Amino acid sequence: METQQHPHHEEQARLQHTFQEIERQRADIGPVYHGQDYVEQLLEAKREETRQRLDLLASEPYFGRLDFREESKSEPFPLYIGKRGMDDKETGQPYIIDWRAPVASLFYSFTGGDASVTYEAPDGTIEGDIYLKRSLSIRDKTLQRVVDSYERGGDNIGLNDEFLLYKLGDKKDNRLRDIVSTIQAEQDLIIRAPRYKALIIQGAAGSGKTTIALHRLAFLLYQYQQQIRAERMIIFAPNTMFLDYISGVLPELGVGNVKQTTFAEWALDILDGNVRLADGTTEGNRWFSLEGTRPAINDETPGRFKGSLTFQKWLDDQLRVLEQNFLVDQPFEAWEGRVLPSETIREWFEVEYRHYHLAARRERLTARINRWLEMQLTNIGDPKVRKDKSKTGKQRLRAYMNKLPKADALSFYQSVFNQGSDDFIPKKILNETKAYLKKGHVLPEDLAPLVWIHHSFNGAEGLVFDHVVVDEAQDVSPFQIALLNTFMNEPSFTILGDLAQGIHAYRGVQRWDELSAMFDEQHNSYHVLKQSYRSTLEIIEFANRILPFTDTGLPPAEPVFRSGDPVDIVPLGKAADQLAAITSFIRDNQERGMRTIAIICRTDEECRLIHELMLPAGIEANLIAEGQSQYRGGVTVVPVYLAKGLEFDAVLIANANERLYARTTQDAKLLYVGCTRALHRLTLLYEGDLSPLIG
Ligand SMILES: Nc1ncnc2c1ncn2[C@@H]1O[C@H](COP(=O)(O)OP(=O)(O)OP(=O)(O)O)[C@@H](O)[C@H]1O
Repeated sequence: METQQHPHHEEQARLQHTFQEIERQRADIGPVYHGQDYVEQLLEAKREETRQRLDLLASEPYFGRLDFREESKSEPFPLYIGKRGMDDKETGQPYIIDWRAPVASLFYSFTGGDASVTYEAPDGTIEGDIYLKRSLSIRDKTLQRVVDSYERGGDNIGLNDEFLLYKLGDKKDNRLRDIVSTIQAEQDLIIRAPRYKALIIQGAAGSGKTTIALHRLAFLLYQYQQQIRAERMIIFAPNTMFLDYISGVLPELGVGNVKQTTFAEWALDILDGNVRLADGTTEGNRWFSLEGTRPAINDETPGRFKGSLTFQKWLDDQLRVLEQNFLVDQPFEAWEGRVLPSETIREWFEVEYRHYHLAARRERLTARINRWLEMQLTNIGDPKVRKDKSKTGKQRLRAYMNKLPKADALSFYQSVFNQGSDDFIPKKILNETKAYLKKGHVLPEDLAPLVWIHHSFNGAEGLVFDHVVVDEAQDVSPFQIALLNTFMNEPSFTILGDLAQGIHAYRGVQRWDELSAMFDEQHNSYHVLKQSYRSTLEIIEFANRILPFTDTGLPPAEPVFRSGDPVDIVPLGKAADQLAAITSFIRDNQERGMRTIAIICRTDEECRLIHELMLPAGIEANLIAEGQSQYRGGVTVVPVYLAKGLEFDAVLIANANERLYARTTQDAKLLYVGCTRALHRLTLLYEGDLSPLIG
C-alpha cells in the first residue's frame, strides 16, 4: 500500500529553522586557524570536528520525529532524530538528537500501541508515552516525504512499514548505505547490545547483517567514547572488493579510522613479510571449478583441520615442548678454560627472564652471555691476546646460540611438520604442507596457526582490539576467532554470518556452537535474524525453496511485504540463445531504471567466456575475478562465489542447469547465494536440464 503524503507545513517550517540554526552555528565557529600555536591547533581540531558534524547535518539534518511525554511532564516534546546531534545554542536544549543517544532508542524499539514505554538513560529508567512517530525524508535540503507511522489515539493500521518499503524500493549504486532512518527493532537490539559480549548472529540473506555490524561500531564509539577508540576497532571481511563495497557506510555515520581488512592481509602484515602465500591456490581454482571431482569436506579437509581448536591445542603442546627443551645442556666455553656453566644459563633463561615472551628471552640471553664474555675479556691485559679471545668468544657464542631453536613462527611451523606428528596430522595434510613449506610457501589455512605461534613468541606487540567485527563468519575457523580473542582484554565481538551461505565449508564452521563454545555463558549471546530486507517477496520465496537443499536446517527467510515481478526461469534452445537472452535482460532492466545488474556465473571460466562474448555484442560490463579490489557497479559479470555479500538491482543466473548446480549441499549454497543477491528482479537461464535444486 503506497499512500503519497504531502510534506507538512509544520515540518517545512521546522526544517527552515534548522538550516538557519546550522548556518548560525557554523558562522560562529570562525575562520580556520593556520598558525603554529599548539593549543590553538588542538582547539582548531575540535572546531574542525564541529564543522564536519554541522556539514553532515546540513545535508540531512534528521530523519525522524518522536513526540514523547516523560512521565513527570504534562506535555509531549518533539524529539528530532538525526545522524548526529546538535543543541540549540541559546537554550542549550537538544535540538537534534543523535540516533545513538539512549532516548533515540525509543524511535526504533517502538512499534505501536498506546501503552507506556521506557528507555535506559545513564541515570536510570525513564518512562513515558509516545504521541507521534514520524519519518521524514530530506534529500538535497528538501523535505520530500513525511510518513506518520503512529499517532496516539489514531487507528495506526498498515502504516508502520510504509517508510521502510519506500526506502527498500530504491535502486542501488556501487556502495552499501546506512539505514539509520529505518533500523528495525530486532536489528536495534543487536546494534545497542552491551560491549563485552561475543555476539553471534545467524541472519538470513539480506537481513542486514553487514549493515548492522557497521552501525554497531558507530554506536559503541558513541556509547563508550571514553573507553573505546576507533583505531582499536577492526572489521574482517571476506575480500578487498567487499571492503570497497562497504567502505562508504562508516564515513556516512561520521566514523573514521576503523581498520577494515581481510584476515589474510592482517595476518601477513603481522608476520611482517616473512611468509608468502603459495601461488595458484586461489579458491576459484581449488574449490569452485568443475574440473575433476570436487573434494569432499570433512574434519580432515586441510582448512577444517588446521582451523580447529584441536589443532590449536596440539600446537600449544608443541610450543610447550619447545620451551621446555629450548636450552642445550652444555656450558658455554668462550675459549679454552673460560666456561659459563649451563646451570647459570638456565637460571637466567628460566628464572630471571621467565616473564618475557620466548623471542625476547632468547634475545636477552644472547645479550647476557655477551656481557659475561665482555667481562671475561676485561681481565686479559695483553691487547693482542684479548683481540684473539674476543674473536673466538664471539664466534663460539654465535655457534652456541645457533644450537638453540629460532623463535620464529615459520621456522617453528616448518619444524613441527618436518618432525612428523605421531599420526596426529593426517598424512595427506602433512605431506602437502611439507611440500609447500619446503618451497617457502604457505596456504591460507596456515595463517592463523602462524600468527598464533608468532603471538606465543612475541606477545601482542602492543596490538589491542577494543572491538572486532567478523563478517561472513560462517567462513572463518574457530582457530581464527580464538586467535583474535587473544588481542582483547575481554571478548568484544560482533560475529555475523549465514550458514546457508557457507560456501567455504572447507574452512568455515558448520554450526555456530563451534565458535560460541569458546566463550563463557555471560560473554556469549546468540541471535537469529529471519526477516530479510533486500529482495522482493517473490525472490525471497523462490530462494526459500532452495534453502532445504543446503542441509542447514535453517528456517526460511521472512520477506517484508514488498512485491515485485515474478522470478523468470528461461530455457535456452541452443548455446547462441544465451547471449541474446543476456543482452535482452540487460537492456530491459536498464530501461526499467535498474542501476546495478549482475550476470552471475558458476565458475571463473564461465564468466570469462560470457564476458568475451558480451564485448563484441556492444555490452560493456565489469568482469570480476579473485583478487579484485574495486566494485564499480553498473553491469557486472561475476562468479557466484565472489558475489557473496554484494547485491544488485537485477540478477541473471547465467546457467542454472543440472550440471552446474547439482543436488549437493555445496551447489545448493552457491545457488542460494546467487539468487539472494537480487533486490528487484531475478531471472535464471538454463541449458539442458534445469537444476534439481529448483524443482
Ligand atoms: N532496516 C533496514 N532498513 C532499510 N534497508 C535495510 C534494513 N536492513 C537491511 N536493509 C538493506 O538490506 C540489504 C541487505 O543488507 P546487508 O547486505 O547488510 O545484509 P546481509 O544480511 O549482510 O546480507 P547477505 O548475508 O545476504 O550478504 C541492504 O541493501 C540494506 O541496506
